[in-house]
Amino acid sequence: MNDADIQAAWAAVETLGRRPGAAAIRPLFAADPDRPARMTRRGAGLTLDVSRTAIAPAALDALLALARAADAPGFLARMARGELVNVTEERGAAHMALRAATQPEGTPELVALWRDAQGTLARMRGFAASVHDGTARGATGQRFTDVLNIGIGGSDLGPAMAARALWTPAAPLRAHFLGNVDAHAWEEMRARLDPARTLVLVASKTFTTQETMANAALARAWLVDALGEAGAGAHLAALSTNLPATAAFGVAPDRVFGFHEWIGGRFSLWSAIGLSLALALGVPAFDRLLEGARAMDSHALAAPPTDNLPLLLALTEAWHVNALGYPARAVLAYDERLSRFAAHLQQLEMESLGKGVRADGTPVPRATGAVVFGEPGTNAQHSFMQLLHQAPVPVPADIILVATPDHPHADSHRKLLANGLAQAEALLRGKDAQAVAAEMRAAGRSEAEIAALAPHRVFTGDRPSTLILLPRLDAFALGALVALYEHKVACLGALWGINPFDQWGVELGKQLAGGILPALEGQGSVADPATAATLAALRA
Ligand SMILES: O=P(O)(O)OC[C@H]1O[C@](O)(CO)[C@@H](O)[C@@H]1O
Repeated sequence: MNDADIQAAWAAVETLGRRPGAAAIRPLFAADPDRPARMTRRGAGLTLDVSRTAIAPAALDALLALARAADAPGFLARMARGELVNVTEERGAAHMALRAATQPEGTPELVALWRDAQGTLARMRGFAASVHDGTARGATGQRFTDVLNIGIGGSDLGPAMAARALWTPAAPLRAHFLGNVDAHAWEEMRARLDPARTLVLVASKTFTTQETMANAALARAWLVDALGEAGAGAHLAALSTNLPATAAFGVAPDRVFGFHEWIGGRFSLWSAIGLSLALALGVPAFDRLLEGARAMDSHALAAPPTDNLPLLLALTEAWHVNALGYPARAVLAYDERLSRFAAHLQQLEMESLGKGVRADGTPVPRATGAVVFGEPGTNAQHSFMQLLHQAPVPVPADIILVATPDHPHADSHRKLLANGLAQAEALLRGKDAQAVAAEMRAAGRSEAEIAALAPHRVFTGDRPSTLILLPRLDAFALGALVALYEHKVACLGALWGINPFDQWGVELGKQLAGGILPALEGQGSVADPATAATLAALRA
């Protein structure tokens, strides 16, 4: 379809959003007792329930028409085939190929990439096995007990999130993640590590990222200090697409695990960037992670739009951002092991979708990427949930619940689930002035007190949430969950007409930091008066 058709489909969605009562959710339940079942779908072992949104049947029809007009399913299919969906960098987005068990049908470049990735995966498995069985040891002959991944952004957040989610005391190695160039992080980390038993992975797609290179130099010096120049090599490996730079850093070629430039940082968990996971969690767990993502890939590519989890998640976001004007979204994972999940989504979604121009360079005629933030439940309830319940502009929430825990404390888990469900119900149902007054009267409060306090205790309700249910938080389910959001991002890219696979917006700060650094080193000055004044204040 052409752009006029897409804009007409958008206009239909936005017009529905402007209708009086368009944001109301409770009447939808009153009108349709089957709404929970009608708005719940399953795929790759996950359950998605979008019933607690104001998406009425007419809105759903309009959103699905938009998905057709913008050809979101076609965009996913083109991505899977290895077409150049990342138009500004003339690249494909090949993360699905990384987890394909059999040769994908696609462009010759995609097929070659898949073959290479299979080779790298085999080397990763072999290397991890040699560490686990003690064939590969540190310079002093000791077995490795810890793996330190040095990387930032996509070279840190995905593996750090997954290691936090899946690590158990029975796992083969402990994993540590160093991202920030703030050396306080390094000082704290090295105090916990023994160089003789630590394997250091320098994870950087480009192998030029300032923060990672600075931290890698610190870690290398720490290894050399403890083990000598000759000993450090046994403790180093590199995960990168830039093979000349890894060689220059002194990593032995058999310790370099490469990946293709078509793998975007925030989609790279499944590539060599996942080596810390294969090492820390074990190869079977890493394989299951890939399997779960693969199951979601199959679902995303095959399920019809009405049943397609990533597409429904994307359409829900489009409804909230563009039809109702809700600019932010909270992620509440009711599982402490998912405490880094929101951080991963912040990069995945905001670096992908925070764009002001469409793929053809023309301005996007509507709002794009939502602000994403989150904390695990129940902690979030005691920090920012107040705003979600009572601030004038609603903030939709993704509430992630895990049915069965991996601990023996059934009572704690019941409390956790009760709280997650209660938040969804409180956001939806609210509490009106009448109910508040009756409650206060029953508690013996005077009419004057009721008049004064009731407005503060009213919950408007009709605040949306989307529930995602996992049977259990294992590697398969986590793979499916991460891939669900990856494909949601791709679908939103198609709906908004933007390129979700580039990130030009992070470049300016990097360039300017390179210019300010000499001034901090006492060489030269900066042109910007505001920066110059702050530099002077820092010096003072
Ligand atoms: O892996 P690299 O090349 O060090 O890049 C790290 C991160 O930096 C970015 O390029 C920009 O912040 C991210 O997209 C990427 O994940």
